[in-house]
Amino acid sequence: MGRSLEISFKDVSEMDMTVIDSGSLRNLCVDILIAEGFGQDVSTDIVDVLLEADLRGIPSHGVARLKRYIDERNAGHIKLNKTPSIEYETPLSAVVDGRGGPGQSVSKWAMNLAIEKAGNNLVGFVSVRNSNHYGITAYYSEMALEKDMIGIAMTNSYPLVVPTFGREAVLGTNPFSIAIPGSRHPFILDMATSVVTRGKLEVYDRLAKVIPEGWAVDSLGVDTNSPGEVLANFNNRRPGGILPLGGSGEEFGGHKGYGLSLLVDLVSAGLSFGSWSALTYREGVAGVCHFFGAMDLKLFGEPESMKQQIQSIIDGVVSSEKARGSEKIYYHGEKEELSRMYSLSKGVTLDPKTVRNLVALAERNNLQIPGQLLQ
Ligand SMILES: NC(=O)c1ccc[n+]([C@@H]2O[C@H](COP(=O)([O-])OP(=O)(O)OC[C@H]3O[C@@H](n4cnc5c(N)ncnc54)[C@H](O)[C@@H]3O)[C@@H](O)[C@H]2O)c1
Ligand SMILES: O=C(O)C[C@H](O)C(=O)O
Repeated sequence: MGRSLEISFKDVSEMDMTVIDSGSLRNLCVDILIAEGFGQDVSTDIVDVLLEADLRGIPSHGVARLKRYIDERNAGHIKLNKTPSIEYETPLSAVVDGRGGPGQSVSKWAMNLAIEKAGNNLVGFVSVRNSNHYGITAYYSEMALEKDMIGIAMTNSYPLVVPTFGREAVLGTNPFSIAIPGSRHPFILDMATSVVTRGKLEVYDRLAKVIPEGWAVDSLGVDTNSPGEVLANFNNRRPGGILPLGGSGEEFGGHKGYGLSLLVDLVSAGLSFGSWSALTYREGVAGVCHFFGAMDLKLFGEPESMKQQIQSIIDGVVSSEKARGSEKIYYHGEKEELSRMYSLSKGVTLDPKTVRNLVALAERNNLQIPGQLLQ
């Protein structure tokens, strides 16, 4: 069972939720973007990443955000028919200008460049400026796994996170992902450097749920239970925002989450000479920055035995003693894998507002609506 069902949707009765097979959902979303003028390749790139999020039980970054990309194209942030360009290059590295292209297309291209460089020289690192929101980070880090490489991906974002002791959101939710191949399964850490993502606030808002204290602060820097208030403050560029991983102040390590978030901005925007989070989405330019890396296991020895060594470490951790009341210790990436298998066989679960929004997009483009969305 995926996280979407366990966590985000737990207070909604199953009667309210819609389940749709992933193939029909994919076709509908691609058709909507094509009808909205995105072109076949870009539409496929965007929907692939969104649908992967829903399949993995990450509704915060799934097809509920289809309209966001249409709006960002209409606002001039996402520029179509622009291809990324290499602005600086060494055999091991490159600085890429995304030229305002869709984040998903730019990022696949840039991660492939990092993997190609690692194929030639064992490591490859690519920083990207002037791109757009790219969705879930593990989509890109995982691309390295099939070549027996460690994949690294990170991005900055719209300013959403207040630094420790601050009340102005100047940092992004700035996620990073590291994917390391193992002999049976990989380790895939993919995490925002904030307590939660804006997408999770959007899920709570769609479901009309309050958020727990410790997630976000209002414009005075005080805890709030209202996701709608925090989201409105973002849209109006008022103070307030999401707390860094570890929460408010220093007691539970908020200063470490703040450091991780700043680190992601320094690597993504610093190494690409691009916009740091606070300067993104201004004057018709999104300016989002990413960083991608690939490291061949051959850097350190024979890959097959190294994957066994990595597996034995993960196995050692997850087979350790469980806390009272707990039956299982997960490895990173396991819940997403379980959710993916479940969703591929049973279908993707969508909340009522997401269904209404997809139906509206289909109707305005005179597209046929799958029966599963009309029940
Ligand atoms: N593009 C952007 O600007 C942006 C910004 C922020 C986040 N995101 C994406 O949002 C998604 C969600 O981020 P998040 O921080 O909410 O993730 P999360 O908190 O749900 O999961 C973080 C990591 O913890 C692992 N995990 C979860 N429960 C676990 C457990 N009990 N034991 C061991 N591992 C466990 C997951 O496999 C994952 O690797 C990510 O894909 C991220 O890349 C994107
Ligand atoms: O919403 C964003 O712009 C960033 C990220 O996807 C998030 O949900 O925090």
